[in-house]
Parts: sequence; structure tokens; C-alpha cells
Amino acid sequence: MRFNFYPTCPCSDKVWGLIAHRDPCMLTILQQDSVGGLQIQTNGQWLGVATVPFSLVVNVGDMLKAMSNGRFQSMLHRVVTNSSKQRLSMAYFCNTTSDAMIGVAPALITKDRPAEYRPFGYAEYSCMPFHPSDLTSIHEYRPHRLDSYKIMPTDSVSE
Ligand SMILES: O=C(O)CCC(=O)C(=O)O
Ligand SMILES: [Fe+2]
Repeated sequence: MRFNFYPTCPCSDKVWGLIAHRDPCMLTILQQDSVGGLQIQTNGQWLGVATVPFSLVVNVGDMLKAMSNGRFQSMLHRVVTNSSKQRLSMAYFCNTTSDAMIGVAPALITKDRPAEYRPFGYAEYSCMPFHPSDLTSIHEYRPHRLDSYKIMPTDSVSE
């Protein structure tokens, strides 16, 4: 569980509350107050997540993306700062144990949709640094950390 406190920021056009990232866990259950500021990236566009009273935001993490063979997407998200209102959010991260091996659920591997990821340890994954561009060029495309475990289709040899 993490409490995120975002103080008011006089340079809200230059400072991120939280830089763009994907959650590394299975699922995040987020309670946010009414200030707003959470944004998700979809089709290259940043969209604000509405604040709905008494509701929770459920965010898919990278582990669920891998286990579902990409059926569930872990969204890139960030938080912008606000020059006049402080903000509070509470994130509950649903995690595997740190020694868990993560793999695509066998029932979701088919001939038409082979496993997209090789098995990996959650501990190794969660220690992997964010891509350096996370800290510099927020707007650029950056590879997904899960891509390190992607199974590349082998070129078939034609006769
Ligand atoms: O504060 C928010 O709305 C998002 C928090 C978040 O993305 C996180 O804690 O991973
Ligand atoms: Fe997050």
C-alpha cells in the first residue's frame, strides 16, 4: 500500500507529480481524491482519468499483462501537478510473492497465439531499472520493460 501526496506546485507545467510508468505488479487498486491529475496514455495521447466519488481505479500491472499473454494491457500512466490544490491518492498493489516465477497461463497459449513471454522471476523483474528515457524524454516512445522477456518469432527457413 502506498499513499501518494502531491503538494501544490507553482511550476505545474514543468514538474511531474509522478513520471510516466507502468506498474510492475499484478493489479493496482487506486483510491484518488477529487482533485484529478492521473493521466493514461492511449494511442499516443494522454487522457485524464475522471474522478468519480466513491469509486476505485483498477489498473492492470505488468505481471498480469505477461500472465494473460497480452490480453490485458498495462497502461502507461503519470500524474501531473496542480498549482492550486494538493492531492492525495492511495494505491494498493496486488503482488505475487517476490520469489514467484511468472509465465503465460498455459490455458491462454494456443497455436494461433503462442506464448509472447518466456518465464521470468518477479524479483529479477522488479529490480530492473526503468528505461533511462523514463527520466528524460517523457513524450518519446520507450520500450516496455516486459519486452526483455519477449519471445521473438524465429524466421522460418523457406526452401
Ligand atoms: O496517484 C495516482 O493517481 C497514481 C499513483 C500511481 O500510479 C502509483 O502509485 O503507481
Ligand atoms: Fe502507477
